[in-house]
Amino acid sequence: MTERAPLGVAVIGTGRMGADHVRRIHEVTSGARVAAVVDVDAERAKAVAARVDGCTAHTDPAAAMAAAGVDAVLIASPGPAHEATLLAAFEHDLPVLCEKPLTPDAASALRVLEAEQRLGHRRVQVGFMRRYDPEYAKLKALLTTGQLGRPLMLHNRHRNVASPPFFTSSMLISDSVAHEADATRWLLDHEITAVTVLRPTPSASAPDALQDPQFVVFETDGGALSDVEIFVNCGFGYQVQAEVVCERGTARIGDDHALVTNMAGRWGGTIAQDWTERFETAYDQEIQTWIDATRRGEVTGPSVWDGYAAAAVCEAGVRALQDGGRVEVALVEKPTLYR
Ligand SMILES: NC(=O)C1=CN([C@@H]2O[C@H](COP(=O)(O)OP(=O)(O)OC[C@H]3O[C@@H](n4cnc5c(N)ncnc54)[C@H](O)[C@@H]3O)[C@@H](O)[C@H]2O)C=CC1
Ligand SMILES: O=C1[C@@H](O)[C@H](O)[C@@H](O)[C@H](O)[C@H]1O
Repeated sequence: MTERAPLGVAVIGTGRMGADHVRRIHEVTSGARVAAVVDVDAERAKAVAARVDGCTAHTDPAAAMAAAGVDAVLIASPGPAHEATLLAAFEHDLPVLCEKPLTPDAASALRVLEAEQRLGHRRVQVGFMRRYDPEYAKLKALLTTGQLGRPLMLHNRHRNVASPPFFTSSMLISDSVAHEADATRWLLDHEITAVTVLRPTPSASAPDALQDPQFVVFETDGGALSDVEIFVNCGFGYQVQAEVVCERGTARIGDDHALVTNMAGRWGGTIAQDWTERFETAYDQEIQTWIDATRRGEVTGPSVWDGYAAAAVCEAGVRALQDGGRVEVALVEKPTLYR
């Protein structure tokens, strides 16, 4: 690839997120083109490829990685398929943006961590897009100044309108709270050391047998507590809010997305209905940053270590949900590559 040539990206998985990232790379961001798409559903891959001139459609990720014009990989298949695709990308030594979760459990995430270390250089950015959201970025910048003093507590709310039919009680943690596992580690610059999950009586709107909502408490190695209300059938909207309580003040995000109207004797606002709407700017920023860094030959953003740590926290959370009580998070020593 010459310095000016656009980055040729193979998008693996052309479902909801993958198709949206194809659109984003094709229409919104600059410096890259979608060279290939892959889906186990051949018709879906073909339909998405047809939206981009010169884009080829495949059913096998390895074939796409070997195709002419492919310089990098964006993984948007379901979490359990990520490990095999990441390891194939390492074999081709290709840069990767991997949607969250890195993998669904700590053991598979550790295998990816070990494989990247064998390569000897970072290749992967994990899709924890909240780090690119303007509100989260402002909160992080404020905390970094130290003006508010030491963070003591972080309160998070994560609400989805409705869960898909395949959603299980464990997925509230492994699929949804995975974002707060990363946001807590990143905002506070602490590792999470233990997880407790409390279970209110499920909402009447939750599908049968789904423990929804849940109240998750993280303890950190910096002595802070971070709690997460996860409620995936709240019915009214998509809401992600966070408030950090520090020694000398507090800071809150997630309230200013409303369009507030005064009309016909009433006032009120609108609430986003899903993540593609609430985090649109974050996804745009995430992908543009990845393209720019990759073209410079760099890897920035959430690392495989971050993906592994979040997977270990979620695994402890799922155990805490199933067995009750407090479950400690066991992490391997942080390798030099990620320090
Ligand atoms: N950052 C965020 O806010 C969000 C991230 N995600 C993540 O994005 C990823 C994809 O999620 P969705 O698009 O919602 O799922 P989806 O089910 O809509 O799409 C997944 C696609 O991958 C295909 N697929 C399955 N196995 C494959 C394989 N081995 N190789 C290639 N294609 C394969 C499926 O046929 C399907 O078309 C997941 O990791 C999910 O956790 C999802 C929603 C929001
Ligand atoms: O990543 C996401 C989904 O996979 C997850 O299921 C939702 O709960 C999150 O809000 C969304 O950002």
